[in-house]
Amino acid sequence: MKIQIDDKLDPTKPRPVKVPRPGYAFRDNDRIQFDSPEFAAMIWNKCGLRDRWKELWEHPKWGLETVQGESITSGTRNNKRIRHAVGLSRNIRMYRYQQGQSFGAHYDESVDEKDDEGNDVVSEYTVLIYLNGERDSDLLGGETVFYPKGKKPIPTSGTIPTTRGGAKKGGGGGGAKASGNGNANATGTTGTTGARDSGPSYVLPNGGVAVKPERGLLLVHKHGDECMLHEALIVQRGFKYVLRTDVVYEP
Ligand SMILES: O=C(O)CCC(=O)C(=O)O
Ligand SMILES: [Fe+2]
Repeated sequence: MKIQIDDKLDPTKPRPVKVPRPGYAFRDNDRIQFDSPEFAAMIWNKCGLRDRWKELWEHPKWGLETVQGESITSGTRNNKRIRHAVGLSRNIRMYRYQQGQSFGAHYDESVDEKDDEGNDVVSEYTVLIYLNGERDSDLLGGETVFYPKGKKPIPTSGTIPTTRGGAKKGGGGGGAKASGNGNANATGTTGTTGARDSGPSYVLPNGGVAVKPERGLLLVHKHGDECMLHEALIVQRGFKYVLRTDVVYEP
């Protein structure tokens, strides 16, 4: 099923704060989409993602990879079959967020598609590659925020704050604490204190785990039934560029 987009909402007006039903999301970012198995294969094979995936997700002892559709989060991995990713989805999306633009809270859905040989595959993880960040551009804001169960986005008005990291109505990132662990994986962040600028992820006062865009930083999260509620906060200044694809598996 496709995500239904409501592009008509005005980003300068308060956004809906209700936790969305799966399949629905507000967003007003600019975006292009193209199908390119070559581009997908290039990122998977040549940018080191395939090797990292094998190392982290498919390791026989401590890999996080799913077994027959279920995440291995506890218990023994003995006698469990590690599933191997086929690669990246050919469905490449490029986002540009301008000042004031955002992608409201939503869940990413798993999608059935075909690989190069026409075999059925299913997407299981979202891959986001940030193409710029605050260090190498004018960007301020635009964090991707993940909400653990029971935590919700806070209301935002779209107001652009004047002070960096200060209290603000829009964006919801004010007064954020950093995890300081340099781990862009939302599930790996435990909420220790630190400055907003000390790492790519930190915990917001509302319990959301924010990942700050950084050029070349790759963020992966499970989608489909196990997707965490997440959103991209309002860009407060400059532009945010992101590339999106998915990791696909045999069904
Ligand atoms: O742009 C972002 O930070 C998040 C994008 C996103 O959630 C999506 O593509 O589903
Ligand atoms: Fe998403």
